[in-house]
Amino acid sequence: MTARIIDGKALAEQVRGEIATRAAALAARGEQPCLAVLLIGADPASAVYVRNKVAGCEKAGIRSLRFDYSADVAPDVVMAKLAELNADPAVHGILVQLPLPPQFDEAAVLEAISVEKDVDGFHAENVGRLSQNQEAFIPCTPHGVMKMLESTGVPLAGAEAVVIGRSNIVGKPMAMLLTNAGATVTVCHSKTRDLAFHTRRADILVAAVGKPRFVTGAMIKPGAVVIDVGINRLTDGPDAGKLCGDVDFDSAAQVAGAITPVPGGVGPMTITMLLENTVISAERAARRSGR
Ligand SMILES: NC(=O)C1=CN([C@@H]2O[C@H](COP(=O)(O)OP(=O)(O)OC[C@H]3O[C@@H](n4cnc5c(N)ncnc54)[C@H](OP(=O)(O)O)[C@@H]3O)[C@@H](O)[C@H]2O)C=CC1
Ligand SMILES: Nc1nc(=O)c2c([nH]1)NC[C@@H]1CN(c3ccc(C(=O)N[C@@H](CCC(=O)O)C(=O)O)cc3)C=[N+]21
Ligand SMILES: [Mg+2]
Repeated sequence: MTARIIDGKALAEQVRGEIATRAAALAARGEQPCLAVLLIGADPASAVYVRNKVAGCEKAGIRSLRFDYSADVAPDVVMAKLAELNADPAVHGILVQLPLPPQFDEAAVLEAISVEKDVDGFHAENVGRLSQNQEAFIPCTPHGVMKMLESTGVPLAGAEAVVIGRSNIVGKPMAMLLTNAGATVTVCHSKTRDLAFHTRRADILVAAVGKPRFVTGAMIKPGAVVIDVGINRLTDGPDAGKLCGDVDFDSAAQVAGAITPVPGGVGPMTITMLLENTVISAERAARRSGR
């Protein structure tokens, strides 16, 4: 058996077309969607993601503002910029690229972003709303995964879903979205005693571990839908310099029913959901001001 490949790039392209139409309609009503992105420090991977986000905005007709700070910037400087962006009616979305240097209190930074402009969905109030299944900004990576699952037609209600990873930005919101969709969800992490016991029962398996090729075909139930969130740059071996996921694609594709590639899987969908959240925020702003 060879798995069907879930083409995140193609799906992202399709959804971005609809987003561009909505952005153009907003601009015509005098509410051009605008995303502000703050990058602190010079991590090369973060710089690539931020560049992809800004480029995605441009192609969709969303204005972007980019603010770069050195790794040793004083937190007060960033907090003052956030206050300014919160108060600026031309700005609809604010994103502070994670991770942050050690002098920052990550939770305090995320709380300092206005709930209405928190297009990452990381503010405690948006996290709480998601957990109560209320309208919220949904975190982009797990939201993109849900769109990819929907594109496969796999039934979510009653499915056994296993998420590997319990981070605030991927694993936990992923588990919440799958729970809200009616799956029976198991969350695994580094303390899980017998990981393969859990993963082999999964109709839907989401890997967000941060370890290259960690999930192998032997850990997968035949026919399962496998979503690979991981982005790892290989440092040695024959593929040094290349990107790979948390799933060992070659062995997994022999067993799974459908699988996402890396690159070209979850990454492009993450950015697409960020663009969508920015447009949603601008639509709400236009409605509030009667435009
Ligand atoms: N495609 C995209 O758009 C995005 C991709 N990513 C990528 O996804 C991956 C995960 O990101 P993120 O959630 O931020 O990572 P974190 O490092 O924050 O979380 C990793 C999780 O994996 C768990 N874990 C680590 N080792 C094991 C193990 N041996 N067995 C089981 N579980 C384990 C950890 O457990 P514990 O909690 O116990 O430490 C933790 O919960 C990374 O590769 C990242 O680059 C992230 C965001 C977006
Ligand atoms: N506040 C915040 N919000 C985030 O959404 C956020 C973050 N911080 N910190 C880091 C993670 C990671 N992340 C990715 C986004 C795009 C790709 C992406 O475009 N991936 C391409 C390849 C990129 C490459 O070539 O390196 C792909 O998979 O095809 C990957 C990863 C967002 N994150
Ligand atoms: Mg993390």
